[in-house]
Amino acid sequence: MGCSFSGLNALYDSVNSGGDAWINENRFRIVRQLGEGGFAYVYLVKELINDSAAGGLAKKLKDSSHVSEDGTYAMKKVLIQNNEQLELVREEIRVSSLFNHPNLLPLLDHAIISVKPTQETSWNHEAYLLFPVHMDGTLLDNAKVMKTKKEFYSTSDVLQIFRQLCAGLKHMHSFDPPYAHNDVKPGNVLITHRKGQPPLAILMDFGSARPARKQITNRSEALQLQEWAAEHCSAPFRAPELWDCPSQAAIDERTDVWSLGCTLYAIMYGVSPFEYALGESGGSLQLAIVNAQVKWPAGPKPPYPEAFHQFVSWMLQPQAAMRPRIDDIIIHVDKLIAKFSQ
Ligand SMILES: Nc1ncnc2c1ncn2[C@@H]1O[C@H](COP(=O)(O)OP(=O)(O)OP(=O)(O)O)[C@@H](O)[C@H]1O
Repeated sequence: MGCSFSGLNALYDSVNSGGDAWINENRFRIVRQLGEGGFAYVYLVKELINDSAAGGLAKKLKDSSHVSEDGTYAMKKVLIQNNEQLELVREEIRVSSLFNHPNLLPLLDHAIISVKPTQETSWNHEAYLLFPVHMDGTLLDNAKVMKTKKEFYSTSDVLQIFRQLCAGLKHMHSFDPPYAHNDVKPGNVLITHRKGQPPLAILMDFGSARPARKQITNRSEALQLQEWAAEHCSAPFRAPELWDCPSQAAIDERTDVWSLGCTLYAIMYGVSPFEYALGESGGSLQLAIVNAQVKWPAGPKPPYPEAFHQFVSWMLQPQAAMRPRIDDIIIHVDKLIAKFSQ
């Protein structure tokens, strides 16, 4: 993989009109749109292998387990309007290429091309990022469907999905230097349902991932961190120290452990444990978070064991220095799996 911003490695063939797109020497047919983000569109694409291509993507990939049997992939197209956005995409590409773990979505190939803004368009570059496709959507998509059907994940599936997220995050937190994902949430977890096995869970979107450890030494640095977090870390899953950062603070990868606690709650109940504050008149998400005021489902018979609620509360420790680390979380989830999964 090499960044092809300056060269002609990436040819572009009008994705907007439903045409084909080239990423470096490989050509893909746009099948349909799968989703969209801020300045990005994600498409289901199918590789078109032609005789003159040097064996297509399969030949290029170092890890053959990433080769799609039917040639389908997910292609993210990012519209870039200025240098700041260009740097962010380059950083996303750099960070995505660092990790190699079965529970972290790998970046298979990428290209950045320059385009001429027109009367209707304001962007001057486009980035194309190619990933394995997971057709069952994200935990968030699944939560919406399950809510309408009044369904819940089984106790065992909750633990197995969560355990896989922990494995992916441990890989990032053990990196040298440790990386924080910074945006762990159901919308960034791809789910694949499997027959006779728990769902496969894969953490994606490394656009906010950064080296985790920062020493904050004055007010200005604290405010800068808060500003960065407001842009990059989704509010209902954002750790207290990123809302209200002290002037002297040691920030580390345990910001992700907070988000992981919120995500475990969301695997069970479909939303962040603090989202209720948004629906209350005069309610404040920030206050609910910094005070760790979780709202548990009402009713005498919660669908999950009390031990799961205690586990969430353990991760939602507002003081970062007292919060468990990913290794502690893994030891605990393995104990729960031994106890609650057959
Ligand atoms: N590999 C994939 N397989 C299947 N669907 C995907 C894949 N990657 C992304 N999607 C779909 O596209 C949507 C947007 O993708 P992604 O989160 O990467 O974009 P984004 O611009 O970073 O979004 P956000 O602004 O929410 O962070 C996802 O919510 C998901 O529905």
